Amino acid sequence: KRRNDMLSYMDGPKPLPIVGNALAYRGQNPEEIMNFITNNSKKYGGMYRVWILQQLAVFSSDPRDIEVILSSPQHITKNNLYELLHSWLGTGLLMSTGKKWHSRRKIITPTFHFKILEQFVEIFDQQSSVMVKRLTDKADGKTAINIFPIICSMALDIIAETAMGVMINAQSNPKFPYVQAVFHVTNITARRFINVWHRINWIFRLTAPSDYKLLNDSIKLMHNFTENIIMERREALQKSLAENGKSLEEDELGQKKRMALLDVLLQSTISGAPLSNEDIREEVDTFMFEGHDTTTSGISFALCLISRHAEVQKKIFEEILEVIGSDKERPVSLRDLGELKYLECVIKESLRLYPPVPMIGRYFTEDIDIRGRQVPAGTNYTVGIFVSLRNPKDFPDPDSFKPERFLNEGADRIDPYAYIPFSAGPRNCIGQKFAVLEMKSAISKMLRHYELLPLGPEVRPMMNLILRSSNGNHIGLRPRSY
Ligand code: HEM
Repeated sequence: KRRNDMLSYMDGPKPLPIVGNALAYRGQNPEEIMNFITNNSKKYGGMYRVWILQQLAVFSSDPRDIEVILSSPQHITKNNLYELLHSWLGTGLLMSTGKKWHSRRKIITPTFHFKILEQFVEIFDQQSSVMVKRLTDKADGKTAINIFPIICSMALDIIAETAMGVMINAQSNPKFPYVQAVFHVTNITARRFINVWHRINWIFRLTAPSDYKLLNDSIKLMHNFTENIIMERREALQKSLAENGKSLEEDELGQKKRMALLDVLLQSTISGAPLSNEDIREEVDTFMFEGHDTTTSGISFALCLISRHAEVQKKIFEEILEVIGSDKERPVSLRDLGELKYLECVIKESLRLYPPVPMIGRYFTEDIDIRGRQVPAGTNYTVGIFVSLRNPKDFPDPDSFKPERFLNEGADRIDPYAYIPFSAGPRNCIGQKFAVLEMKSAISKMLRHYELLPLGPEVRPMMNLILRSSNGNHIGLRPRSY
């Protein structure tokens, strides 16, 4: 009653007694739900409320309101959207709050230093070379290829090698148990996200016992896998320090070696104490999740858009020839990728139209003032990233694909709290630079080898754990000869 009274000024669909607005969501599939939310935002404004039984959700898409919340170091507790990930990720960086989040963020931030990213670009390049080779058979200029699973295996190989320092060969050996486990967990969790009843643990266990078992077995397998790797790397570090006083950064000859994110965590301390194996596992698992599904979605949608906009494709290709040259096999460097400015605009525009993380949420533990309006403690605050990214006030002609809006002075006019595919403020995406470099590497590699063709059905975006296309991401490929 308190929350209801406090929000009497706020618009929203009329709630029924007890069930609130729950019935309005009944029968909505994950594609329709995106339109439903967009239409509600148009009807009720940049901030509106919804009741689902006792749960109060405030849905926000106005950059001025979003700025108040995301720029604050206080409002960092995540809302109930994230609970499904808990059994896999524990309270790693994505899920933690309070002091734990602050101290972890501080030690994890340097792991994405450009010196480390520079080494990762080699891995991006090698794994995207494997990806283009895998596509040779299908690149006949007439076959429509669903690119999503192919990109997904590449992204998984990249994140395993960069986060844990191990090659899991998802591209060449998709049956590898760890790879299978990641696929099972992401797919089952995505299905639970859509089926609201399955979000409740005991209902899920009773009504989908085989999925329940597969999920738990897969999580166990992944945890064991990560833990073993952490133990092996810790031993190697201790041995290396004891034998020759060198960290893992250097080999026996004092040469620089490639560090995985895990190695940086092994050498980090909080108030002088090293992180435990379990602390590190939470963080590595968080990278494994956040670092592959999101980039897969981003790359797959971008490739579809490029395949359907010949002018854009031509410009990217010209830029590639200018920056990288015509030798298809030449590895690219961090510097090359930095110079692909037009491709960067294409990626930004693609993430605007199809943001891999379409919504994020916070939970308010105390009453909050948002630009003079009181929002009560106990609110699940949801930022509608995908609604904000198509707001015509900030992005004129919002449904059109126009990379030029991010060129030069156009980019300066964009409100940083309106363009938020990586969120914003102190709790933004820590892997943003990593993600954009991976996207640039994979897309440029693809275009160096193939001309992308507009084949297959158009994408049908749907709200999932991440944004996916319900019918796949199809393109055609024709080998380039130059
Ligand atoms: C296109 C790709 C990506 C997109 C669109 C994306 C988007 C986001 C967004 C919107 C958040 C905020 C989540 C929230 O507030 O709940 C976030 C957080 C995070 N992302 Fe990303 N992400 C991407 C790639 C990556 C990669 C490659 C990594 C790791 C290598 C990564 C690691 C993380 C982590 C650890 C957090 C939690 C940060 C914190 O709470 O302090 N992300 N990401």
